[in-house]
Amino acid sequence: MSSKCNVLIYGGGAVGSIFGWRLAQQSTNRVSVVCRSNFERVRSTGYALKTAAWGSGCFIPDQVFKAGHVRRSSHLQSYDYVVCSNKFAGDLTPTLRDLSGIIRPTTTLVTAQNGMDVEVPLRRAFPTNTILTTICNIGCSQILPGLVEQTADLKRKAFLIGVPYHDNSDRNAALRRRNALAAMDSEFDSIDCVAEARWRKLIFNCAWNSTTALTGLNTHELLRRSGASQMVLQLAQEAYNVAIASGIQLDPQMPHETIKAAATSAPITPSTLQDARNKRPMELTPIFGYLVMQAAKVGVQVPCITLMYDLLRQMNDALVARQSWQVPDMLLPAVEQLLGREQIRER
Ligand SMILES: NC(=O)C1=CN([C@@H]2O[C@H](COP(=O)(O)OP(=O)(O)OC[C@H]3O[C@@H](n4cnc5c(N)ncnc54)[C@H](OP(=O)(O)O)[C@@H]3O)[C@@H](O)[C@H]2O)C=CC1
Ligand SMILES: CC(C)(CO)C(=O)C(=O)O
Repeated sequence: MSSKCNVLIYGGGAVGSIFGWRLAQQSTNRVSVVCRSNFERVRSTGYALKTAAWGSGCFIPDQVFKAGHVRRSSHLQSYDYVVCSNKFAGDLTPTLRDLSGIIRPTTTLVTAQNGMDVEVPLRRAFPTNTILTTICNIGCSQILPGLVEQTADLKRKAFLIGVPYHDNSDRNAALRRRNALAAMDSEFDSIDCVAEARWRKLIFNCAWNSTTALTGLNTHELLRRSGASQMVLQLAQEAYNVAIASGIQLDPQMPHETIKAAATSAPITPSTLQDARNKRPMELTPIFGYLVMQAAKVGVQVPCITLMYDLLRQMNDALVARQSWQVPDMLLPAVEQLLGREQIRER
């Protein structure tokens, strides 16, 4: 790696912008970002961030690319780290196509996404590259394009970085890159036991992301409803049972800790609830799909998780169907005249 470190954040939303902002504090780092809906705003004014963990600041990326056009616009760049903080939902082909134009043999890929096995599509597409995984322990959201807020943390370091696979041809190189990345911010840390940390996070996401998305309530609002904490606890317990049957060692108090962590932190609006509110596709497969599949594999009953997954999929189908209803630009004036401007906007 040269003395300058080139980083590309793929998915410049809440998590990606915070991660990129922290890396950009190092004068030897050059941090660029790939954006989608917020591209124009970030390209013109960058990000403004307000965080509980690091205070407030702004982040002007070195370069800002538009998702789908990275290959064409960045042909001269060579990145040391590419951080994937896009959502793990829907068709990942356009993302992998974008990445295939810029990943070099020396590029380290870093996933910063929720769920289990989110590294698998990257491993398939880039079989010889080093892949690192990041567990994100913060609650954050992009409240307006380019305006990001982090209000909650889960009492650990914000970003835990580990090496997910033991089949990597050069594990020492992977560990060096993990350590180099983890040393870039005081709220970043290296972890050795990735599986355990992933399961802890999966249990939290299973219990809270489902119940908040389905009810439309944040963690504290939900806890005030009668019966809600039992439901959240039941989900955490089922996910915990799957983890134990899969050979993961966790504290038996973990399901109760899942409730306590949310009760004692600031109110959290989990990313799945944010997606539901913003009518965006939700990340269901890497959290609930994985758990249901793994439960069947290890012979554990997960009735509540199965029900939640089913309800969330129905909700997601409605969100996706709504998204795909788009009036072609050239027909817009005629359709507006027929239906009235407000009805078009409401859709
Ligand atoms: N928010 C949180 O508190 C936490 C989030 N996470 C995880 O971090 C990851 C990122 O979440 P978060 O930052 O909240 O999400 P955001 O929606 O804020 O940001 C995601 C970014 O990626 C872009 N994007 C999404 N899908 C694609 C795609 N298929 N191709 C190209 N760009 C894409 C989005 O564009 P567009 O704006 O157009 O949708 C947006 O710029 C998720 O896996 C989430 O589960 C983990 C812990 C906490
Ligand atoms: C831990 C939590 C709930 C923090 O926001 C999260 O991972 C998410 O939002 O998906």
